[in-house]
Amino acid sequence: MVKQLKAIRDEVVVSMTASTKTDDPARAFGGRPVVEVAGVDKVYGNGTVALKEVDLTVGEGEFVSLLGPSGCGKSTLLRVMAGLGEASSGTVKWWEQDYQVVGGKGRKLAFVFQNATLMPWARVRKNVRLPLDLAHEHGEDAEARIDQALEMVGLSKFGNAYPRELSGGMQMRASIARAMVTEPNLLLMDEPFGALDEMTRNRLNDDVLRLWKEKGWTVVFVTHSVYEAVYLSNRVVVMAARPGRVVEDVRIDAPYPRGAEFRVSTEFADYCRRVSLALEKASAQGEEDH
Ligand SMILES: Nc1ncnc2c1ncn2[C@@H]1O[C@H](COP(=O)(O)OP(=O)(O)OP(=O)(O)O)[C@@H](O)[C@H]1O
Repeated sequence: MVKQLKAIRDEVVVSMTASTKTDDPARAFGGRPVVEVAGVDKVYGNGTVALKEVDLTVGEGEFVSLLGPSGCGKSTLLRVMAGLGEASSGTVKWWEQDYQVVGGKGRKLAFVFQNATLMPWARVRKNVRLPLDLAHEHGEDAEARIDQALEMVGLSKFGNAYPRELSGGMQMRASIARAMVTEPNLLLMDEPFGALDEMTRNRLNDDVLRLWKEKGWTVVFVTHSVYEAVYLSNRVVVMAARPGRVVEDVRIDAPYPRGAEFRVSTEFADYCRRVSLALEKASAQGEEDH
């Protein structure tokens, strides 16, 4: 229970706020850097080198996916970007500043885990309210934000339900609503739809893209799926394992909004092929280096 509460708390909100080279893909998308990882290594206590010299800049308004073989450090990198796990060396900046000095309006971050990590004993509305309770935000404004978040994820009618009464997809929606009430600018999602069936996953992909556009989020999204990464992202960052590192940064230049037509287009197939090849290469590199 303590572990579960910790996971919920970790996810809920890390409220805070966070190289400007011209050939940087983040720059090309137009926004200023929201999170900048430079020369980051991460060595766990047991000696596992989870990340080695990782450089990654995500610009404002980008949708970046992290893709790579199991164990290549995607979650570790995301947690470092969330300030949930410290880098062993290198630097991380949020909105061009340190973790400590960021926070407040225009500089908030929220994290969504693979499992919805809802409190099973609390109704959906109470779950969604949790970050506001933790921030001691009450009153009409808070209630309005909860209403809006529930509406945006299509759960207006389920505020009084318990998580066990919802499908897996609806539970993920509740988890996204909980991240939304904090009005984040940077949303970090760790394989949020990995456990869902394809139809539900596709639908949630569309929901996230819609919200990304409406809310002006910057998103970093971990996935194992080439298709999901290509469908959602303007950049797919491919990582290799042992040690975890970035090996390719593929720009997906297809215009938004993307929908069913994009999924069946040759353009989509071409990007998927390209990313699959990069992934194969990354997997082979991990094996060789081991
Ligand atoms: N708390 C920890 N202590 C020690 N080693 C860890 C810890 N967390 C992760 N690792 C190791 O660090 C490496 C990277 O793990 P991480 O979970 O970041 O990879 P991943 O790419 O997200 O994997 P997956 O795709 O399977 O979720 C792995 O070898 C993993 O076993």
